[in-house]
Amino acid sequence: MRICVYGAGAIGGLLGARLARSGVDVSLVARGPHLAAIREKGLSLESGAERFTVYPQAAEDPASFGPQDYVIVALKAHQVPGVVERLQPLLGPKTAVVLAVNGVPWWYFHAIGGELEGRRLASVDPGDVQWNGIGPERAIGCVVYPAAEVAEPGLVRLVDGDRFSLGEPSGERTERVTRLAEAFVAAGFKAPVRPRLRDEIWVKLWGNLSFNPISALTCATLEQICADEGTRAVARAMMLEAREIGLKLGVRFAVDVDRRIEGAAAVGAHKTSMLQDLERGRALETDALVTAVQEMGRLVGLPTPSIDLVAALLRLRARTAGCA
Ligand SMILES: NC(=O)C1=CN([C@@H]2O[C@H](COP(=O)(O)OP(=O)(O)OC[C@H]3O[C@@H](n4cnc5c(N)ncnc54)[C@H](OP(=O)(O)O)[C@@H]3O)[C@@H](O)[C@H]2O)C=CC1
Ligand SMILES: CC(C)(CO)C(=O)C(=O)O
Repeated sequence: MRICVYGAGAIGGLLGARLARSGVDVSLVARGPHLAAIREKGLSLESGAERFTVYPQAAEDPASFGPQDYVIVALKAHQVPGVVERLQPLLGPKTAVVLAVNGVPWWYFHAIGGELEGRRLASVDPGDVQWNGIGPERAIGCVVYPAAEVAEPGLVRLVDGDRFSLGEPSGERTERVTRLAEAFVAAGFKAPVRPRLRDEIWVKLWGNLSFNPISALTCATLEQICADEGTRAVARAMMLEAREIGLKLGVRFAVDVDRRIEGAAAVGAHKTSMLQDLERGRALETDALVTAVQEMGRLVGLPTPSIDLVAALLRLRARTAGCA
């Protein structure tokens, strides 16, 4: 099985390292000092007391890697449109593209049925670059649960978690998603194949939609946001608005908002990825986590006053911090 991981950072590096160790023919796309370190001394993964190193081929331009069985895209959501052209040599007639990316995926309305079938989302796929350049029929959805970081160039650290839920946009249990799940399991992950992945996307999105912007605005950890009555209420209001949108789109929520908040509180003194990006002066994943929910609200005719308010503050915060 040939798998190219496009964006071998925290999540891509974790996947790439474990898949390579389990015998998959892995290639990595990375850049900068991280790429240089991988080329020089391999890609190392540290989780708890365990540490190992793998030596897959790695490049910034994957042109020489050739067509793959799977391409796992593990970039930040806003980075994906910019690589669609470079990704083309990796795509053969049957190549599936796994989007290991937070937020609302650009393929969301593919194979969903009903009146919104085939609808594009301008917030996550401006100009339909991904829809036209990758094609929704190649997409396999993925909800990413592990927390990981690039600890230093060439070294990825798994902080917590081992689950990547997978699913076809149509909900079918196809051979390609089954084989991929088997490869993930052989590599040491949990990889349930979900017939209704969108339900899970929304529950994860609840947290990212609310806690990530609030943390970027307040510099607070998840624990602090949940413990503070005011910010907890803001998160709850945002989640309830999103819940109404999800319900209108046919989503079934397996947990309620309060349980979701308790789950986030239990994570503890953790800085969300958006706060980490802000502190490092990197662009924020605002569009996939927040703007896309606003866009979906407009699509189904529901207002999003709390989300709009936080989104406005977040966008200005990103601009003044030079992270837009
Ligand atoms: N990290 C985590 O714990 C979690 C992350 N997620 C989600 O997973 C997705 C990936 O996040 P994460 O792994 O943290 O991100 P990272 O920034 O760690 O990884 C992305 C990697 O891709 C590289 N890259 C970006 N653009 C290019 C390019 N054009 N060519 C080559 N390499 C490129 C980046 O390099 P550079 O650093 O130079 O930009 C970086 O090394 C996001 O949607 C995130 O929200 C979800 C759950 C947890
Ligand atoms: C910590 C968590 C779960 C916040 O919702 C997250 O996914 C992130 O930091 O992006």
